[in-house]
Amino acid sequence: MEHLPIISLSELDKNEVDNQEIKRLYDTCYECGFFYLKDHGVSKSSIDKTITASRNFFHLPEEIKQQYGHDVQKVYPPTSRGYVPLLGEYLNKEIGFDPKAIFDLGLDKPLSEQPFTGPNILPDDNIAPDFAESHYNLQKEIMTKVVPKLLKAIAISLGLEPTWFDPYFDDPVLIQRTIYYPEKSGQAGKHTDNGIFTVLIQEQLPHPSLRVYTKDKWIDAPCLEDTFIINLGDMLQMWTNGLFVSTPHAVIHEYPGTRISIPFFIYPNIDAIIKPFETEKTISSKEVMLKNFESIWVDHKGAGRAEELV
Ligand SMILES: O=C(O)CCC(=O)C(=O)O
Ligand SMILES: [Fe+2]
Repeated sequence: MEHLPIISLSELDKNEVDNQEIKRLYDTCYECGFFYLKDHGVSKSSIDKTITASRNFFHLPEEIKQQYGHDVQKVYPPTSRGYVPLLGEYLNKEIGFDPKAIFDLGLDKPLSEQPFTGPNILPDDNIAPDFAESHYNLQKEIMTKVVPKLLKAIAISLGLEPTWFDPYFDDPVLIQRTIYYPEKSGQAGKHTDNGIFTVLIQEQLPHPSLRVYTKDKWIDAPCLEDTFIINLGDMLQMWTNGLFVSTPHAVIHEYPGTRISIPFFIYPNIDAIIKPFETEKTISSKEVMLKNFESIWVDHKGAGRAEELV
């Protein structure tokens, strides 16, 4: 494979017997778990505004950004929300701390006993104009226009009822992230994503920075206009008992100019219990998430299946 496949969300969503795009989705999820999504219906202005507001935030003085750091978060674990400066996240021990800065948010909810659930602490417009509004607008579009349709298409591709995933996603967990790569920042560690799937918005730049490790070789995933990247995560790989794959990837940003990327990590309801196909096993989504966060932020063993990939 030289290039990642391009799949159309509007084609996936067509209610047809024998929908060929659904077949392509199945083949892609089975073979590499990484693809471009076009015809997604998310407005370009929502994306552009979020990228601009993010870049402006990351260019603020460090002492201002630190006011939104892990130590002021209300949600547990505090490492799931807020600002992280350069060299904060540890994805893979070959690289160590990644040369990128991060801002994480989620669905804004009242504080709860459950992990990964509660309010966001975001800079207001006086500090970072349009940061909160652009992020929430984009969040709404991704969570209403993209996620339900993809879940439905994945279910159909697996020969399940279109609504099969619905009970597991009526109150899903979202980690919405904005990443800032300084110019020529170098390499961020090879890892897999831990959730069900990731909707990744890459800033439209002339050079490829994202790389995908599939079939024993690296391929570039350059930005294609008006597309997102979708990559399957470990939880969907577990759920399908290895049928659909969660594929390692890394970022090498060697170019002049900064880079913004905006991944949405999609997880099921926090209390979801997953039963991998054709097994008697049960897996708690909450436990998988907590373990992954501990591995990244406490034990420094890396993200997703990073340890076994080294
Ligand atoms: O910045 C990117 O393009 C990818 C980031 C990524 O893989 C991640 O945050 O999990
Ligand atoms: Fe990733």
